[in-house]
Amino acid sequence: MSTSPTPVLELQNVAWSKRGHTIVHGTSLALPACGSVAIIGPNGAGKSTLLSLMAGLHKPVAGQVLLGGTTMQSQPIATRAKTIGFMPQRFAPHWDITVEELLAMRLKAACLHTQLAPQAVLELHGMAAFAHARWSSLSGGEQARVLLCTVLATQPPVLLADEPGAALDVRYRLELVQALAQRGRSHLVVVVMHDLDLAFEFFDRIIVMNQGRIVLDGDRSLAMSPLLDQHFGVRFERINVPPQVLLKAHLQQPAMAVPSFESDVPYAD
Ligand SMILES: Nc1ncnc2c1ncn2[C@@H]1O[C@H](COP(=O)(O)OP(=O)(O)OP(=O)(O)O)[C@@H](O)[C@H]1O
Repeated sequence: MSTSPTPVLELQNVAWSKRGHTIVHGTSLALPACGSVAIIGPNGAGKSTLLSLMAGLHKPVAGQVLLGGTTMQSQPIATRAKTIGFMPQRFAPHWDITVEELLAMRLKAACLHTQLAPQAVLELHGMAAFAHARWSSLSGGEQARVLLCTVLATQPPVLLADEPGAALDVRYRLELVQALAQRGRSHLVVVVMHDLDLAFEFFDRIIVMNQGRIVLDGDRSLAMSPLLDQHFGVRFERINVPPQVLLKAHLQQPAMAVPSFESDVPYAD
């Protein structure tokens, strides 16, 4: 990771709550201009909320988010759109537009529509065949790939992605994670993800969230920390596959009862 004196993105004691319920407790974090960061943690830990705060999509109830040393809220939307590429966990356009139209809208939002043609961007990302496809006609994995392509189209210095690989098959997920980690060598890339092995294999920095707080923050050696088991509520078996340690999770308590379907359900012949 770079040791840039001014972080490109900084959270200073940022908190967020909804209807009196605190979802992210006072959190401070400094992210340099370069590096790949994975945010992991159990369901409901506050990972997506933290990412939305970083993207300026949620206004903190306390503290502040700085983008390039200036408060996020004081920066024009166009500046934010140019600086931050945000890939949400779920996305559905208001109208069933085509991939090309979606891309044109993204380029326009970042004021880059005069410089880049949507078709050229799609070709660059190997997605030209989808140009005229309507959003609703795409599979979940295709939607994720198109979305990432629209986000990367503007070459944002900061890329924030919320579970971008969730709907992808094993090959595309690996390609995507590798591409994001590679991008982290020259830009800031922050990815919320559930695949711990991919996070520890490819990312420079791993941030673990639990109950609205950052509870661990370090490099891939965190895979060995017994605190990881505690925060995920499982026992991890560590399988040494040099240079990596793979994590195989075991339930600490008897597994949840699953209804049995054998017995008395009559099958019609
Ligand atoms: N707009 C909201 N209104 C009320 N509660 C919310 C809102 N957004 C998030 N929450 C709650 O805050 C908690 C954290 O949500 P968040 O989506 O940030 O978790 P997460 O770590 O990303 O979870 P997951 O891994 O399941 O995606 C959850 O309990 C969620 O229900």
